[in-house]
Amino acid sequence: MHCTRKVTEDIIWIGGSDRRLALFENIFPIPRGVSYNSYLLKDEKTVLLDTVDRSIAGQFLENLAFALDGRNLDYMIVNHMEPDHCALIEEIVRQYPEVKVVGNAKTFGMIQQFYTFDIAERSVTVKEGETLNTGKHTLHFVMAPMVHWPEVMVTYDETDKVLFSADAFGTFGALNGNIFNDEIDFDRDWLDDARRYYTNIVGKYGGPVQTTLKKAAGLDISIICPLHGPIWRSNLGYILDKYNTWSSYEPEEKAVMIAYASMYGNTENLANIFAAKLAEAGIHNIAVYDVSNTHVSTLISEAFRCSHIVLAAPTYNGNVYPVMENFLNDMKALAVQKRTVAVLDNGTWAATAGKQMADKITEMKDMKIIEPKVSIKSSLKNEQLEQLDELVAEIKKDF
Ligand SMILES: Cc1cc2nc3c(=O)[nH]c(=O)nc-3n(C[C@H](O)[C@H](O)[C@H](O)COP(=O)(O)O)c2cc1C
Repeated sequence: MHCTRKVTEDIIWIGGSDRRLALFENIFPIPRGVSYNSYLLKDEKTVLLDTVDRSIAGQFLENLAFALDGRNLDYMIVNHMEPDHCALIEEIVRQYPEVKVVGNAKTFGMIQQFYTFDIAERSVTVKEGETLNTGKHTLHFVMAPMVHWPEVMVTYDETDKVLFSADAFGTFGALNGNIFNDEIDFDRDWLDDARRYYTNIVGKYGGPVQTTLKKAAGLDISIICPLHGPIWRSNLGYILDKYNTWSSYEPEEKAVMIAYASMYGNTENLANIFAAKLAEAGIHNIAVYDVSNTHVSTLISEAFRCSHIVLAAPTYNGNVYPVMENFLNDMKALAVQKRTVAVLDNGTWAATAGKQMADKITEMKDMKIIEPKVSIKSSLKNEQLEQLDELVAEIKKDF
């Protein structure tokens, strides 16, 4: 049975949600599931905007047939060639053999890599700024390379002022009947997932996202239709502002993230005492994480949110404790920058983790390491409390 919703008089949401998948991209836990959005524009011509993941193929094909209501499918626009959106394009060509496929030169290269059907006879290649008229609607194509993949483009419907934004403005989380931002409490229920999605999936590509935001600023947009998560039809400034902050790597909040690693509890104790001292100094936006028990995608998301990051880790066979090292490598890979960082370490015979963590941080852009670097020997002793107070005072200056 179909399950669709109207977005505008002529645009229908024909996507669906997967609540069974444990790991998105086989990496990221998605306890709230994920939606794969797809849209059908019904004008003099009919236009499908992206397909969905194979996992919801049955629902999607039924939705499409219902939405078409006996009409043929004239065009399929491929904004993004990642398989969670393009998995069904070959099936669409099989079921609607007259369909023309709209994409850019890179799209068609990827279609040939992923599939074997003959694309040449049905391809419509578009470039930046080109348009497709479908009757009442004019669709305007805007290239958005590296807003995840190199072939990504977004499609703007000049008539309904709708931006089909590909992965941009997407989020983890299944849609629960309510598919519009004004039907949910996004800030309360979705923001953490949206941030975790953006920072881990697109976080590395802040520059291309900024370029696309500048292009989008030149369009009169009333509705944003992303490929994952809720559709934005009010308060667009909220999500545009979040994207601007994240893609420029500015901290979203004045907050302290304490990420600690610990085997036997001594570094954990150091981190807890440090958090309590921050609180006593009047700093209340503090989040403490055990890196061994927190998925690295959440740590990354928090690193993008918080202005200050405190790293505390033991030395492990002459290196940084491996789970902390993994977090630091991910921070670098995802271009975390512009943060104030404090480093605490622990070692029983030769503590090297502090220096190694500081060296890694120095490899990242615009990171400020504050002093003193506190190094404990096995466990925290009274004599070192003063050093912690100095570090707290340094952080307090920024609050
Ligand atoms: C497998 C292993 C390797 C370690 N390697 C080092 C090391 O290279 N240098 C050092 O000073 N301490 C080393 N330690 C000691 C720990 O860093 C130290 O005991 C620390 O206090 C543990 O902190 P925790 O109580 O938070 O787990 C090692 C400990 C373990 C279990």
